[in-house]
Amino acid sequence: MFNALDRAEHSRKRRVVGQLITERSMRSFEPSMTLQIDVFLHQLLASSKKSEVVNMTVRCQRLATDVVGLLAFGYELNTQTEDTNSIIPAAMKSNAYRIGLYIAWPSISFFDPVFRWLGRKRIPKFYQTLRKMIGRRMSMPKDAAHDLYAVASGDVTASGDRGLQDTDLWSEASFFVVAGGMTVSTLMSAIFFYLSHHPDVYARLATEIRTTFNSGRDIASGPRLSSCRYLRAVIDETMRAAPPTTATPWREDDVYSATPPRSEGPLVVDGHVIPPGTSVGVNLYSLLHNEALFPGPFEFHPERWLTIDEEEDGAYGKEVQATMRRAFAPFALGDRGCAGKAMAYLEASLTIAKTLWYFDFEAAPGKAGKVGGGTPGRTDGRERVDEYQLYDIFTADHDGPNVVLKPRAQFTNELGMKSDA
Ligand code: HEM
Repeated sequence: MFNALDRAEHSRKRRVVGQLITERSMRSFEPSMTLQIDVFLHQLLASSKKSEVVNMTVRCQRLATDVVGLLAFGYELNTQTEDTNSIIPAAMKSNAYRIGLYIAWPSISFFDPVFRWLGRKRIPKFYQTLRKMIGRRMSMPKDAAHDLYAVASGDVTASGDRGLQDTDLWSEASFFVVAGGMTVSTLMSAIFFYLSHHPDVYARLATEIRTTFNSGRDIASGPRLSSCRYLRAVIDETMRAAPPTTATPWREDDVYSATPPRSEGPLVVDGHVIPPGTSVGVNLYSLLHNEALFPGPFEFHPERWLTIDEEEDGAYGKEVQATMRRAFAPFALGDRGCAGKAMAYLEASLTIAKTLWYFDFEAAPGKAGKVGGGTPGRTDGRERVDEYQLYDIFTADHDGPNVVLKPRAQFTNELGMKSDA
């Protein structure tokens, strides 16, 4: 769907695939997601018992890969607990790197055979794993899992659309792993970074979670989770400060659409007529750090997303808030904007809320605790120590934060494990 130039073809695929990531569909998928988050929490507990420094990029990447593997392929990748399928996140990262490079610099795709040759050891292993996942899934009944195969394969779907044929289906499933795995893992890693660098934000969020729920098991989608306004503000402020999609979402006139509906008249941006074949785009990082739209763009300030009634000091007036909301586009906008918003909010909300329920955490002592932030003295925009550093690989590459966790001893029994703390 992502690379379908034809409008009608794109919207057909989006309707078929999109059924899997609606809010309603997420309610059916939530138990599978929660089981993976439980594994994540168990791993954190094991590390905390050994007083280990935990790199949250690594942990969040594995969690998000396992969750999206279940959603896309109905397959338990188990990267959180085993090394067998660790090729998947690694291959997805190099794939994203290649795509990002070609998006930014299309003519370099001429060298694609060279890049593929460089990855010659990894690529066959990746396709082998992919074939294994597809073979396993196709040997199971269609409704054996709540995944893309169940929702979008063959036949005619619930919305009356022809479903996807096998090749298309599995390439959409692979795209999901990048689109839905790497992005959510960046979002969660960045939230851990900002929480461990802002004790005031951490304290306010921890209080909200710990006073809203009665147990960690209660943390699930529904009115109580939706009432956690500060949690949502932290998630939104993190996506503003560190947008998980680093590539510019380029757009161009839809003359490539073989079939109607095409846009009427030329593409006009801000009064300029854009000739067919010319790409236009605004990088999301630039948009979300534009001082004219977001006051104090380099400050991490979740309160900016609370309404005046929720926020006593009323730091921003209604007009400023309305402008910020209009310009807040980490998922891009329009009919090519992100299809997986509901999943991103659910996975990040559950993971962060449950981690704060069961643990206290802080940045690791010394140098390790600085990983993920900028470096003082640099002059290329990477000097802000409190800004989570992202590297453009279409989605985002990053490292850290490194944190140390302390179980909240009275609650870890709920996880089915005893804490020695
Ligand atoms: C924080 C998490 C996420 C962010 C920030 C994000 C951001 C984006 C952005 C900016 C685009 C538009 C790209 C472009 O137009 O060039 C996009 C597209 C897309 N995203 Fe997400 N995304 C996230 C999570 C997810 C998840 C969890 C899924 C599903 C598993 C998903 C599925 C998709 C799909 C299928 C598209 C292509 C839509 C189309 O072409 O119609 N995303 N995302």
